[in-house]
Amino acid sequence: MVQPSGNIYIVIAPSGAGKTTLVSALLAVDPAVQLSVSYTTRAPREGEVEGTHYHFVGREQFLAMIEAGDFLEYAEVYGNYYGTSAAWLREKLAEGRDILLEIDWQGAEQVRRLFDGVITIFIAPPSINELERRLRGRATDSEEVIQRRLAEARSEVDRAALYDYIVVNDDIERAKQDLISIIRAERLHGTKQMLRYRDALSRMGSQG
Ligand SMILES: Nc1nc2c(ncn2[C@@H]2O[C@H](COP(=O)(O)OP(=O)(O)O)[C@@H](O)[C@H]2O)c(=O)[nH]1
Ligand SMILES: Nc1ncnc2c1ncn2[C@@H]1O[C@H](COP(=O)(O)OP(=O)(O)O)[C@@H](O)[C@H]1O
Repeated sequence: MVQPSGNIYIVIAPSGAGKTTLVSALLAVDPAVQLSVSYTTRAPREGEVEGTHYHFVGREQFLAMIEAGDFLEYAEVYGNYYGTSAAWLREKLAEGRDILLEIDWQGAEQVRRLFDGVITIFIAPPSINELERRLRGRATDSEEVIQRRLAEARSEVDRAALYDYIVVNDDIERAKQDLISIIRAERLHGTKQMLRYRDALSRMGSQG
């Protein structure tokens, strides 16, 4: 019996490009996708819930977790640590689940080195000016943080060609459909389906 194997999707986006909005829309229509909840040393924003948006931990605890080898990958982003739980990912992979990671480009590079066939999706803002409007509209960051995020966004957009898919988040409804379509198309990928359903397909063939 062939163990069903899921895909690993990584969504990468400059801060404010709409990653959280788009991923929430995807999860609402596609509950089969399991979202990894990262650990972070960043303080919770208003409305963020422990265990849902992040596992919020202190710097000491995060460093101890690095030492203990608890992270599949981790990175420092805008002065805070962020990391993906290795144990969670191992468990979901063993169950054959589709896994989605919302991590930065440094984390994406680490995960790509660890697994074959990782699918990377870049969410691009329509322009840097629009990104600035959205960051200000969200009103969660100080001016200094906004400027740092805009500078970082410029270099992230320069790296966009490294990824498998690019979703430009101009019209929100179209961008949601684009993301949903990518996940569906990857599930229908011929080679992967052959591996997933090898036994069933060979039985169908021999009954010919
Ligand atoms: N490497 C890595 N990056 C992460 C992880 N979790 C979140 N990030 C990234 O850290 C950055 C900042 O995230 P956050 O503080 O929530 O602000 P956001 O820009 O509004 O998403 C984003 O680029 C996230 O994708 C993680 O577990 N590992
Ligand atoms: N296509 C869009 N058009 C206009 N505003 C958007 C669009 N997508 C997201 N937003 C808004 O932009 C802000 C940043 O989106 P968010 O999903 O928090 O980004 P990220 O998770 O990438 O930092 C939010 O206030 C969100 O409502």
